[in-house]
Amino acid sequence: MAQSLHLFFISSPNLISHKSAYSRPLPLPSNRRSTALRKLVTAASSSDLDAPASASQVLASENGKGGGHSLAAAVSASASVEYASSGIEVDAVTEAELKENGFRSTRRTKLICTIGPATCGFEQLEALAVGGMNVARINMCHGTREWHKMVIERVRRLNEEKGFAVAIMMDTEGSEIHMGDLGGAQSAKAEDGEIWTFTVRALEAPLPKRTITVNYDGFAEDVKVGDELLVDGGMVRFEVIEKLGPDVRCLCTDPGLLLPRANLTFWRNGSLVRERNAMLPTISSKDWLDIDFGIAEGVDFIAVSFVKSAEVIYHLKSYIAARSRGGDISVVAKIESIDSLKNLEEIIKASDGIMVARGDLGAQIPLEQVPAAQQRIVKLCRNLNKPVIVASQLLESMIEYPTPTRAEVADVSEAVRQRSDALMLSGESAMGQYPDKALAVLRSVSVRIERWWREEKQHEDMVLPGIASSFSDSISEEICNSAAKMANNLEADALFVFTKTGHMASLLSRCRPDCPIFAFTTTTSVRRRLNLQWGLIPFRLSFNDDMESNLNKTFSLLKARGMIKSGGLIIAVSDMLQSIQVMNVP
Ligand SMILES: Nc1ncnc2c1ncn2[C@@H]1O[C@H](COP(=O)(O)OP(=O)(O)OP(=O)(O)O)[C@@H](O)[C@H]1O
Ligand SMILES: CC(=O)C(=O)O
Ligand SMILES: [K+]
Ligand SMILES: [Mg+2]
Repeated sequence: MAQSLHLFFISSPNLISHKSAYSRPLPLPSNRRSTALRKLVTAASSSDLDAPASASQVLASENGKGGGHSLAAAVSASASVEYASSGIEVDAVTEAELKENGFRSTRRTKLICTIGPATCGFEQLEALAVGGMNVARINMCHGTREWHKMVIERVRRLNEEKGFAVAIMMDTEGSEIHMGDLGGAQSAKAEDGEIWTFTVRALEAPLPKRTITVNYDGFAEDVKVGDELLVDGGMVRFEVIEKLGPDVRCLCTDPGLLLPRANLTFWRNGSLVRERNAMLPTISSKDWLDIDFGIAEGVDFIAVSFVKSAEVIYHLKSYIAARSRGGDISVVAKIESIDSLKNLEEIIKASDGIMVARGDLGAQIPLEQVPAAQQRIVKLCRNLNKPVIVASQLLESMIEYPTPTRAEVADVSEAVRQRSDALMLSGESAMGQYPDKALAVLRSVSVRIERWWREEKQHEDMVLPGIASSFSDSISEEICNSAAKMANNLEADALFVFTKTGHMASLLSRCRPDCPIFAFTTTTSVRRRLNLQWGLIPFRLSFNDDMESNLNKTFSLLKARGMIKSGGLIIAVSDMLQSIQVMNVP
């Protein structure tokens, strides 16, 4: 450690006490989408979809290297046994990427895949993990609890057996108005001019022809003749023509496919009617049962649908704290309603993370307002140091086709350029025909745009506002801001952060530095939760309060694994001992 230079050193060992900061499809032209969905129904039943091999090949080809196999081989060399002896845990995909491509090329934007019939098999999940999935999302709107349990178990088994660190996000159903499950049918086609009945009666399957059940009892009372009824924010449209007690007869004015449990909104004189559904609870009684299930299964994140205010987030967080050991589940608020936009700042402050749920958001505000809302949410989250996910329709056409549209690539690029923490696949991975290819597109676009950003030296002039709530926190914040700036100016190879709660890691991530951030933390659950934050490479490692010995140990462990090389310039910070150290890897 001869070359270690201590730049400054604040001796009070201020321990950071607070916790780590932590769709609706717009219609494709309806004929195109309908084919997509029709094909899907068949695809979902023939279980083996795309070949997993393609994922690793794309990984390798991104770097212009011919041999697509070395990385795949490195990844499949199952590493869990090795971990136990080497004393440091990192996920197998990152390790392979670091070894093959060096520090600079690692992807900073995190990727989430919604798991569904197309991806719930063990091999399919493994292909996604190899392809860079950081978080697997299960949507409680769909599937049975047994199914969700099976997916969680498979992801956990993959992590254990194959050395991945995929986190699990459970997404609640929420209690907005939606259709029932179509009496078990996968979909139903509504044609122009047909009359359909929407009913609040509790009908048993099989349902009468052209009949749809609605979950909200007040529906038949609330709608008026002449209202426009939008399925999935406009995928299919109806006009209310007659009310008959619990039944509402509607004329199909814009044909398309109806999917089970599709969301319903109704519009009157050009605006969304929402007085009544504003009274529906954000977390329904079914959601509470699902949340109990998520707590029991130890999911890493719970995403709450249709959040309207910060109160519900505080309520859920205290519920979780009282029930889960250590309260280590992060709560992500989904911004997908007008109310959530109104109370945005309070909701972000209350949550551990945010999802820009553009599917439903686009059904509640005019579509042309969605991009501005996204930019505002992403920026505010960064200011307030909360991770932000951009979700829905990123690669919608890839549900059906193996290549994305140019417009989709531009949309993904924009989300990466905005420096959002994570991108999410929905139908593309849940029920599409090309889940691995869609993930590969997110990965290669992320890596390319991130590199472009660095090459162009487009360091944003963004002055990050102070967010600390105590003097000790202010010190951490200043240290991280300075360390990130130094890393850019000195062209450091990596930032190292030793953090127990993950808070210091999030403060570094917030600065979006040019180099990757190696985040060392002592617990598996913190490590998995860091998976959602931009630029962090989470490692689990036991360490003590002596930074010198921590660094020596880390260097020798990483060198032994071939993950760093002598001479690399490292800037290290820690939350045990508030300091910045600059050194070359010995
Ligand atoms: N567990 C599942 N079982 C069956 N189909 C699923 C499952 N999860 C997702 N899907 C399918 O993938 C589509 C997209 O998934 P996604 O999670 O984005 O749901 P969504 O219904 O659009 O609602 P949300 O607004 O909650 O995201 C769904 O409409 C559904 O058809
Ligand atoms: C993801 C989600 O819930 C939406 O886009 O509506
Ligand atoms: K949901
Ligand atoms: Mg939604």
